[in-house]
This record gives sequence, C-alpha cells and structure tokens, in this order.
Amino acid sequence: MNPDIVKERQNATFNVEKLTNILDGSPEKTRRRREIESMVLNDPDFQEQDPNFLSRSERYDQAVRKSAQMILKLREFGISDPDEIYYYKNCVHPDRPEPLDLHLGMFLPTLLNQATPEQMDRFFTPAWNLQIIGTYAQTEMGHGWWRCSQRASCSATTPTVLPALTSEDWRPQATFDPATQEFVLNSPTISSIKWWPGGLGKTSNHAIVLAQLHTQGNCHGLHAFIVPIRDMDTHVPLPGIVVGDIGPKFGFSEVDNGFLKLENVRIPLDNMLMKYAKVEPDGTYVKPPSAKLTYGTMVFIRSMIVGQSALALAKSCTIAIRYSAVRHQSELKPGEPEPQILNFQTQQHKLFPVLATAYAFTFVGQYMKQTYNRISGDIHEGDYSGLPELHALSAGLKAFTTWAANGAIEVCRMSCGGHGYSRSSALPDIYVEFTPTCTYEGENTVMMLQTARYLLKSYSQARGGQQLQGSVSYLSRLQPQPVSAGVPPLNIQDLASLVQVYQLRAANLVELAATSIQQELQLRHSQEDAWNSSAIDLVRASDAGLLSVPQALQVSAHIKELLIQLRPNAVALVDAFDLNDKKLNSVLGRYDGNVYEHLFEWARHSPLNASEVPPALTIIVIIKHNQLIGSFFPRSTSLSTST
Ligand SMILES: CCCCCCCC/C=C\CCCCCCCCCCCCCCCC(=O)SCCNC(=O)CCNC(=O)[C@H](O)C(C)(C)COP(=O)(O)OP(=O)(O)OC[C@H]1O[C@@H](n2cnc3c(N)ncnc32)[C@H](O)[C@@H]1OP(=O)(O)O
Ligand SMILES: Cc1cc2nc3c(=O)[nH]c(=O)nc-3n(C[C@H](O)[C@H](O)[C@H](O)COP(=O)(O)OP(=O)(O)OC[C@H]3O[C@@H](n4cnc5c(N)ncnc54)[C@H](O)[C@@H]3O)c2cc1C
Repeated sequence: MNPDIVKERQNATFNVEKLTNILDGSPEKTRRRREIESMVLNDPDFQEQDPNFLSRSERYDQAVRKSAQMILKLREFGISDPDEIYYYKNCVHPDRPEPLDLHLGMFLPTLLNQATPEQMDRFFTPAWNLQIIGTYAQTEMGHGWWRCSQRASCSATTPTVLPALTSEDWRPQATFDPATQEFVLNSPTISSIKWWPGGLGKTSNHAIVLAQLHTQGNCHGLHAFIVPIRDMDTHVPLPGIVVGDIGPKFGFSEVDNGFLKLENVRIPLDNMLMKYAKVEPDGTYVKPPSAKLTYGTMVFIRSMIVGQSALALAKSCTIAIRYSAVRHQSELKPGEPEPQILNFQTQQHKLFPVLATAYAFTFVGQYMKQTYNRISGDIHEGDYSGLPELHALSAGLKAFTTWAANGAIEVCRMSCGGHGYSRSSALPDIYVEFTPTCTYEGENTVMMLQTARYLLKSYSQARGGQQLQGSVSYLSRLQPQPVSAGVPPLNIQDLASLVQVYQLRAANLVELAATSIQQELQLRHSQEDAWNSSAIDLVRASDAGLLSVPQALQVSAHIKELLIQLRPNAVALVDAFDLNDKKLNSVLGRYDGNVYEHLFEWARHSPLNASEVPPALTIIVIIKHNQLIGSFFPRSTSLSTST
C-alpha cells in the first residue's frame, strides 16, 4: 500500500462503511451489491483481454461472448430483479456499453409498457429467454426528432409529389393492408433509413421500429411495430431487410450500432404494439388515451441516465483524487519535499466540486428513479396526470446532469496531467462512453426546450392564480423580481436560504423567457417563430444579477474555507463510493495507490512491445543497410552513407 494513501485514510474523520451504506440505501443493499460484484469479478468465464489492446471486431466478439455468458449466469443464479440485472451487467462490462444494452434497456421495457398480454406471451417470454434479441429503432439518418401526435401534414399516401408534402411524409411508413391483415413497411428515402440503433448492425433478430401508421387512407402518426429482421435459425437478414453496422464511432466500440432499410416488408397486424393505440382487422384506428405513451421507454432511460451521470462522476473523481494523493510535484517551499498535488488549492478547486456533484447527483438519481416508479405506477393504473411533470423532470435532469458530468470528467482527466491521457487511467474511456448521453435519448438542447415548455405553461397557470404542486410549486409562491428590486438577503451557511435564492433565480429566468416570447410575438406574429427567437433565454441559465458583489466575495471566501475542511476527508469520501479496483479498471485510481509500478507493467503489455523490432521497421533497417536504395534511386541520391 502506498504510504501517502494509508495516511489519507488514517486522517479521515468519519466511518466510510456507514457512508457507503447510506449511498447504497442500507447495509443489506451494500452486502447484496458486493455479493453480485464478487460473483462476476471472481468468475473465470468473465476474464477478458484488455480491450485497449484489441481491434474493434475483437472487442465486439469478446463483448458478445461475455454477454452470452452473462445471460446464462443470470438464469443460473436466478437474478431477475431489474436493478440487480443492471448491476450485474455493469460488472460484466465495466464502463462499456455492450451489444445487448438495447435489448435489456429498451426492447424489453417497451414490450412491458406497450405490449398486449398476447404480445407479451409471443415476444416478451422468448425475448427474456434470449431467443428473440431485440433493439429499438427510432432515429433515422435524416431525423432524430419525431412528433408523438398526429399532424395535419402527415400524408396518407406514399409520397410521389414533393411540393405537397412535408418532411413528416419522408419517414418510414407502415401501411395496413386489410386484404392480407398485414402492415407493409417501407423506408421511402435514403434519409428515412433507420440509423444508430444499438445491436441492430449484427446482433439482433428483431427490432421495435417506429414508423408512421397509415390505415384507411389516413395517417395516424408515430407508432411502434415489432419487425423480425433476421432468420431465427440462420441469423441471415430476412427478405426486404437491408441491415448492417454503421462503422466505427468516437466510442461504443463493443456496440454494433446499425442501419435498417425496409423494402416492402410485411408483418402481421398483431405485430403493432397495441396496449394503447389499436388497428382493428377492418383497418379502423382506435386512438390511445395519450399519444405520448409511445415515448414511455425514452422517459424510463432518461430517468436512468441521471444515475449514470452520478456513477461516471464517482468513477472519475475517485481516480483523480486517489492519484492526486500519491502524486508529488513542484516544491512549494525551496528545500522542502515536493507536496502531494492534492495539497495545491487549485487542484482542490478542480476536484472537490466534482466530488460534491457526484454525491449530489447520486441522490438526485435516486429521487428521479423513485419519481419515475411512482408516476409510471399511476400511469399503469390509468392515471396520466403526472406524465407532463415526469417528462419535464426527466428531460431536464437528463440534460442538466449529463452536461455537467461531461465537462467534469474532462476536468478530472486533465487534473491527472499526462497520465490522464493514457488509456491506462480509464478516464479517456469514461469520457467517450459517457459523452453520447448528451445526445442520445433526446439531444440535450431539445430536452431543455421540452422542460422550458412545461415551465412556461406552469408559469402562466401560476400567474392565472392556480396553486401549483410538485417541482414547480415555487412558481406559485415566489413573485419574480426585477433586477432593480435589489438583492435578496442570503445566508450562505444556510441551505434553506440557498434553495430560496435558487428558486427565485429560476422564477426570474422563466419570467424573462416568457417576456421575451411576448415581445417576439409582437414582432414575428407566429408562436413558433417567437419560440425560436427566445430559445436562448429558454435554455440558458444566465447569472441574472441575483448576488451582490459583497455576497459573491463572501461565497468565494466560503468556498476556500470549504476546500480546507474537505481536504482531510477527500480520499475517504471517494472510498465511500466503494468502486472495486477491477470495476474501476484504472491504474491511476487503484485502491492501494501503487500507481507507478503498475503503469510500467501495463505499458509492457502494449502489442507494440510484442517484439523488439516490429515487422514494419524491418524496411527501415533495410534502408539503413542501403540494400533497397539502389534499386529505387540512383546511387548519387542514396539516403544512407553510414554503412
Ligand atoms: C420499464 C420497466 C423496466 C423493466 C425492465 C425489465 C427488463 C430489463 C431488465 C433489466 C434492465 C437492465 C437495464 C440495462 C440497461 C441498459 C442500458 C441502456 C443503455 C441505453 C443506451 C441508449 C442508447 C440510445 C437509445 C436512443 O437514443 S433511442 C432514440 C431516442 N430518441 C429521442 O429521444 C428523440 C427525441 N425526440 C423526442 O422525444 C420528440 O421528438 C420531441 C423532441 C419531444 C418532440 O416531440 P413532439 O414534436 O411530439 O413534441 P412537441 O410538439 O414538442 O410536444 C407535444 C406534447 O407532448 C409532450 N411530450 C413530448 N414528449 C413527451 C414524453 N416523452 N412524455 C410525455 N409528454 C411528452 C410535449 O411536452 C408536448 O406537451 P404539451 O402539453 O406542451 O402539448
Ligand atoms: C452512441 C449513440 C447511440 C444511439 N443509439 C440509438 C438507438 O439505440 N436507437 C435510436 O433510435 N437512436 C439511437 N441514437 C440516436 C440518438 O437518439 C439521436 O442521435 C438523438 O436523438 C439526436 O438526434 P439527431 O442525431 O437527429 O440530432 P439533431 O436533432 O440533428 O441535432 C443536431 C443539432 O441540432 C440542434 N437541434 C435540433 N432540433 C432542434 C430544435 N428543435 N431546437 C433547437 N435546436 C435543435 C441540436 O441541439 C443539435 O445541436 C444513438 C446515438 C448515439 C450517438
């Protein structure tokens, strides 16, 4: 054990295990988490080659092998609780998305939420047993955006005359044919090819495809269809299905994100997910109680991503803080030993706010999950009243937490200096695997605008005298104040006072956006144009002049004081996240702090070190020995004179 890190733990002033129990929810939950962890981490079937040293195809193959093992083991150990599956999965594929993610995270939940009992038997049971492997195909090459409700522009016919149609018509279509009781699915244009779905490229044999429903000459907007895409025995693509992998990406190397072009693909009537919307055998369309229910799985994953932001931060700051405790640089005072870099105030100022955010997001993630479970329970019982708040909360928190975490991971990486750039630190991987959360499940700006839409509606209800409940109740309580009204009193030591100032700031920002829309409306005469011209106000949380200069100075002094208070407990606070070394997989973030010897050992595994003279270099050796030169260049231009 590195002596610096031992000293850090000796100096801690609280019981780490107790804090771990609080983070997990209870001592029993900690025990069970560790039990699952050791099932995976000590299982030889899950041993792997370091993916850093593998090609993309090898990474995919290794991930598929481990995922298949995972399914067998989950069955063997009888693990069926979604939380436990999720945890098990995260130990099998630490930090890395994998080919079955969409099957587990979106295909199965969409069936649970939108399939009829008959469809549950036909699809969910075989999918649970992994006979059916599914994905969720919403995004197209030309559009990530869909409308959840029917629009006048949605054409009933296959587009032939361009000017009469809008972009809505150039989307995948599912047209009901009553003669055969089938839907006919088509991708009418290149841009309507499904693009991005995880596991689509090679792994899945079914896809939930989102397409425009056409029946009896009418278009009814976006609906979900279960489309078999590969033969269940041979895994060969079925007729009319053009499918494949979209190629290498920034990260997601283990995942076969794919494309799907539908060419007159016929599926039976009862392959449309019909728990809510229905099509009768004669083609009659039965409306769902809410068109927004089609988007339920996205709300589920958005809620889950909030917790993923916390985990990414916990990992990143564990690595950076442990490393900063064992790394020494630059004498502070001449002649004295070099200090741990964690003693530099600037290093603390980079890392301690990340640590605090990791804790805050952990609790926000738990709150988001509870809220999702409560409101989706109500929806299951037929009460849809909580849906707008759930949508606004999950969209806004997904965007806010992923943006914050995305920046903070980079702060952690850079705070490790050069070694943070090495893949051995794990920080580059954490970043590339996490950063698409800002984009997928709804691009963050678009999600913020959805939340803003809800806030503006709530604001106008509050101004109309309604007493609002839940997360927007502050809009009823607080009167937004113009900047000229002065600075509100603030006690920065008092959390309640801080919350009140945040609420006032939020109310002011909503008011600002509402005013901007009203002003733009006078100029532009269209609600949509006024909305777009106010979009920056809607999204950006500006400073709003809420703190006076003396208050801002007070905050700054208080932050410095807090850095000093936190310093002795920094390592213990990251230890409390209880991230097992094998799961963290970072040379810099090792629990024992023995960084340098392991950094050296890791480098020796680099494939470039497999031979002392890599084959490509033999050409240089030959050139050096002047053997080739003569055949390509006249003697007078020879490059080498040394031999
Ligand atoms: C569920 C139970 C779970 C049990 C599971 C059991 C089995 C599993 C076992 C274990 C689980 C193990 C887990 C494994 C974990 C795996 C990890 C998973 C990793 C996942 C990797 C993810 C990869 C990414 C996948 C994707 O990206 S899928 C594609 C996502 N695409 C999007 O998000 C597109 C974003 N676009 C939109 O959402 C919409 O286009 C839009 C932007 C909202 C615009 O839509 P529209 O034009 O219709 O909107 P408006 O006109 O603006 O609005 C109309 C009104 O509707 C409201 N609205 C919009 N959306 C919603 C919604 N979702 N809900 C409610 N209301 C909504 C909107 O506010 C408007 O309201 P109004 O009142 O103002 O009219
Ligand atoms: C790693 C990864 C995995 C994915 N997996 C899946 C999957 O399994 N299944 C699936 O269906 N999809 C998947 N996707 C696709 C993903 O859901 C979309 O990329 C995402 O919804 C964003 O849509 P887009 O790419 O069309 O972005 P765009 O909407 O084109 O966004 C581009 C820019 O335009 C801006 N913009 C767009 N609309 C507006 C607006 N109304 N107002 C203001 N600004 C706007 C955005 O803010 C952004 O800056 C995946 C994507 C990635 C990166």
